[in-house]
Amino acid sequence: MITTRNNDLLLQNIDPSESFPVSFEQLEQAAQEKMGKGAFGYIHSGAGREETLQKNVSSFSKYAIVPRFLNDVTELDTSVQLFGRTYATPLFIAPVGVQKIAHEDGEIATAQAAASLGIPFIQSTVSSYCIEEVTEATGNSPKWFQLYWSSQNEDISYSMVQRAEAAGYEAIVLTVDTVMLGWREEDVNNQYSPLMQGFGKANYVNDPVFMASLPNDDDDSIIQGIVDNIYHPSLSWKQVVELKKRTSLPILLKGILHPEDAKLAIENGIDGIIVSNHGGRQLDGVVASIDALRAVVEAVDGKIPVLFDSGVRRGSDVVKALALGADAVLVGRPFVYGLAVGGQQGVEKVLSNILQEMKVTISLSGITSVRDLRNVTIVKR
Ligand SMILES: Cc1cc2nc3c(=O)[nH]c(=O)nc-3n(C[C@H](O)[C@H](O)[C@H](O)COP(=O)(O)O)c2cc1C
Ligand SMILES: O=C(O)C(=O)c1ccccc1
Repeated sequence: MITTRNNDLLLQNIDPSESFPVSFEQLEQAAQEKMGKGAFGYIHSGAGREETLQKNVSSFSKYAIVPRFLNDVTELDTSVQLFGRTYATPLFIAPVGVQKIAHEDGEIATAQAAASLGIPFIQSTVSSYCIEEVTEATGNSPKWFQLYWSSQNEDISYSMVQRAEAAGYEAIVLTVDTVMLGWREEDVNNQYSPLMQGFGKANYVNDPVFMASLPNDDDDSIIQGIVDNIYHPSLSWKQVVELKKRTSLPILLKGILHPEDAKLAIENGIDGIIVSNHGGRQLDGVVASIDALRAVVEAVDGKIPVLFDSGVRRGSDVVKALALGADAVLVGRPFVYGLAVGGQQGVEKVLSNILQEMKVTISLSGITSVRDLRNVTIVKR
């Protein structure tokens, strides 16, 4: 149990010297002003007609909290238990690759900000700094590793997982919805690919198995090697089962939307799932992530943890997802914009605002722990 005594979090934030954008819209605008067109377009846009991108956010408004009053809410326990560990908050940093396109300090700044707030950091395969650099910068703060399967040479996947395990990472997140990149028109318009520019190569150039697989080690061969491996349409349950055998870390599948896939994950010995549609960046026209959550939670029936992302913009979104049955929630674009606007401090500001609104929302709903959020009444219109 990690209990903090509540105080008036709003008044604590009324400070005449503060000028950091507080709403998501202001934050996005400030990030746009800081970034080049290609980089901003890459982060902000979605696939296809961007139906899913928009629905991810707007669908949260369909769910409403029905609060209870006259409970003593002086104290609040924000901790969650996952895979036998206690995490200080139910908020996680979503795996986001190529963070140098937002800020030179990239994942180092984000991971340090997360560590300072006790928020677990999930590092992407295509990060701009490698596993070992992030570890050196953040010591033993909680970290998970997100794996993009390497199709041409599966030993690259096992090697990266082994490096994460050696560095003390606590879980592996296998992303299953990105066997190829989604159809993203803004990137075509801007002729922009951070992968082709080498922003996502750190984990690859520091991997002995990957480097040994190349014909030679010039930059073009490296980029070509990454592009060839990251395209992995053949990924199936067979590789998932094999991966499970190769590591002692818990494995989560990220990108599950269908209750039947959730059941298959359990049958195949998977330790957790993340309900996500990749922030509307992959398949367009799919169900909003928050609308998929309840059915998946019901199918899983408490057997493994269910995490959630896509469309979370503020603390009350976190609370709604937790009340609908998620065990923890990943924040994506908001922290990336914080990084673009203010580096490590910017990420800290964004995360701290989300955490504070989350706390206020839980307490004003009438309960005293994240665990009890399940009992909060949610109505859908
Ligand atoms: C710029 C960018 C890069 C991303 N890179 C990855 C990645 O490398 N691996 C991954 O599993 N998900 C990646 N995602 C998806 C996020 O983990 C998360 O699912 C998504 O951002 C949630 O949507 P939201 O940010 O709109 O809330 C990326 C998202 C963005 C915006
Ligand atoms: O853009 C993404 O959503 C993503 O997952 C990714 C994939 C390859 C390189 C960088 C990011």
